[in-house]
Amino acid sequence: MSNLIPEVTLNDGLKLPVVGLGTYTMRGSAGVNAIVNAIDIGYRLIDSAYNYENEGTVGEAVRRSSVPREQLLITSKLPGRYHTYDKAVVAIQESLYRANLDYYDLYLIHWPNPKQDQYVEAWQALVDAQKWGLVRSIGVSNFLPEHIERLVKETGVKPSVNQIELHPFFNQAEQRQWHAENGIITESWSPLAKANDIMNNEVIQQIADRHQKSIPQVVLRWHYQLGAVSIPKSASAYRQLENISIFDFALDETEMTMISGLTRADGRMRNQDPAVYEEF
Ligand SMILES: NC(=O)C1=CN([C@@H]2O[C@H](COP(=O)(O)OP(=O)(O)OC[C@H]3O[C@@H](n4cnc5c(N)ncnc54)[C@H](OP(=O)(O)O)[C@@H]3O)[C@@H](O)[C@H]2O)C=CC1
Ligand SMILES: O=C(O)C(=O)[C@@H](O)[C@H](O)C(=O)CO
Repeated sequence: MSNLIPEVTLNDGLKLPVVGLGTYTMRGSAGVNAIVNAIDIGYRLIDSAYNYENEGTVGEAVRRSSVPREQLLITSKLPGRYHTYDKAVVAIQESLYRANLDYYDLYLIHWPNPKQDQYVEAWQALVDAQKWGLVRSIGVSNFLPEHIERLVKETGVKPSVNQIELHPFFNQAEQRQWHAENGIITESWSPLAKANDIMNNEVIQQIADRHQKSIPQVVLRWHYQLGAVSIPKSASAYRQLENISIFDFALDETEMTMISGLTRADGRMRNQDPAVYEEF
């Protein structure tokens, strides 16, 4: 689809570019302009969520961009407060109205909220929304293997994607392996760990110097070589281009291990452990 960015094929046949644009906090005219710029320079996958209050911004950028709708892959996510079946069906329709789109390419349950324990109902709504043509591919976000196993057991339908926190400080080795064994694509949120401490990391800087690349480029290349789809957010035209200019070099095994080795037990950005964290 995009001539710049390689693609992966999901278990339902949909192809996703391996780098997309995160949009958390991107809203209004500045948000529209930034997303249009991203599409103009080659981004095709755009990540949004009902709770980001920016589905309208994303939809407007889709209409203003010069790229046909069918070449774009737009994601949104169902909030925790709409997990009952009836509420989920309406929320998916509302997501579409907000964006003024006819369909989403990928729709995810944003968080499992295990204490609330309604995510199987929410999943049934996504399964039906896919049958009705409202969404092309359905997946989850922040789900642990036990949550996904329950979806499959109770509905017979496996998610195409699990979007999880993943960056060098939290490499999710076990969860990624479980996804690979079960044919689910890992999508990395906060892939740059929000570009704070990581920008001063000496290990990654050393590797970046060796390849004459920047720290974000090395980190995004690491995601790609792990087999994960990453969705770095940038509102800057310069940094958007930097973040997709990662396909002309490769990290060797030692470099991959050095970056993965930066992981810490407390490496989550905001201590949002899906086993206990609930978001509505
Ligand atoms: N499913 C979920 O629960 C979650 C999903 N997400 C999704 O993942 C996306 C990405 O995660 P996010 O938390 O935004 O964090 P990221 O790791 O993508 O980092 C974004 C930050 O890094 C800066 N940045 C981006 N590129 C560069 C660069 N090349 N050099 C220096 N700084 C850079 C951005 O600033 P600037 O814009 O100025 O370039 C911004 O401040 C979100 O936008 C959202 O779509 C995020 C959190 C949870
Ligand atoms: O950004 C998202 O997708 C979220 O799920 C939020 O929980 C985000 O991680 C956050 O921390 C908002 O304060």
